[in-house]
Amino acid sequence: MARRAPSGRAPAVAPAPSRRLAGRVLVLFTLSLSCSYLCYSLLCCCGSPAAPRARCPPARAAAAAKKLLQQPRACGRAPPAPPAGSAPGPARPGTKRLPRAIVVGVKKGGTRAVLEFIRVHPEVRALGTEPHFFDRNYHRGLEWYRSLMPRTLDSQITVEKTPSYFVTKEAPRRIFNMSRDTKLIVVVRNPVTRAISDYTQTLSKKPDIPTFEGLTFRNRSLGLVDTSWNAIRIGMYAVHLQSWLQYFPLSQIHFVSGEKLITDPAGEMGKVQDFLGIKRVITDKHFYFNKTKGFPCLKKSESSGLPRCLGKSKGRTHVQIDPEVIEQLRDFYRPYNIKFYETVGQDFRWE
Ligand SMILES: Nc1ncnc2c1ncn2[C@@H]1O[C@H](COP(=O)(O)OS(=O)(=O)O)[C@@H](OP(=O)(O)O)[C@H]1O
Repeated sequence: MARRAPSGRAPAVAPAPSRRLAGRVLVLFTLSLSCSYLCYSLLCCCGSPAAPRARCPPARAAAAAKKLLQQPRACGRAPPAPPAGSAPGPARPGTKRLPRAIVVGVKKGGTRAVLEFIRVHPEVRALGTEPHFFDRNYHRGLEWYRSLMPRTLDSQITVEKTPSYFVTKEAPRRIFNMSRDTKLIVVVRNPVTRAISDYTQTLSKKPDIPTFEGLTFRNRSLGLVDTSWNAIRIGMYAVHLQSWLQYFPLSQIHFVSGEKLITDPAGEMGKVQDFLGIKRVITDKHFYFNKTKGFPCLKKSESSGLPRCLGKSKGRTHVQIDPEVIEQLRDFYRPYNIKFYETVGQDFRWE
């Protein structure tokens, strides 16, 4: 006989099997609610904090989902610094390696042209942006530097370019400490033209700066050049080269003529390929002269396979400079140039 409660009413607690069932239903309901909320948050909110809390349109949800797949990151936290130059996309084969060759300078020498031309070679993979590791970002460590690099196969060479390395005192030692076998490429150009190019670039960003003449001299009538002005200092190639020669033999440094790079890109790139120990694949066939640009351009770029000239910041019309100032600067640079030719055993004919 079933026992009744003392009051005579049905027992206050339900029998055990139905209690378990109710519990399970509740847990399942809570779980499905949490899942829906999680999916909603991931698709609509994580990608953009400003996203409205309304339902996501399907296209937007799909785009957000795609973005999430490409750039996994935690909600509410700042994204990690994107590896410069590496586009998101399907994983490429190979390994991220530290560069075996670096275009270390010089600013406005033609470094972008060398990088864009050499990366057409199937045995070369280049970092598109300037990582500035050995000057500004050294504190981030070699693993950070490596993470920026494109993936390479065993047979391929990783290359990067940062023109400011050439005038960075610590750069030779730091590169040597990374690998004493690093091959160095320096694109040099008539230091007077280089200075004007440098100034033209700065002026395009800061139109209020003093005149070129004003910045060049400490005392114009005495012909005293201001060697503390970067645009002037960078062109004293012989001085900067000494720091590199304390760590690297001359045979490990290749000098590209910025002038010949324009008149004979295939010839200069042929020598770069020899220096890197790779087959001469980049030849005359890779270039055409673009009359509008006024420079040689690639018939097929590495990225798109389409004809490509360098951007607007390459090949600007230079600021007109008083010919007398140019003459004074030629005189100033002459001894440095001569010393430089003697040291590298190459005459760049900047007279
Ligand atoms: N093929 C081709 N197309 C365009 N420009 C070319 C090319 N080859 C060399 N150059 C010269 O490269 C100069 C810019 O040098 P950099 O690339 O080293 O500049 S930067 O330091 O990276 O800003 C740039 O200097 P400016 O002419 O003074 O702008 C060019 O003269």
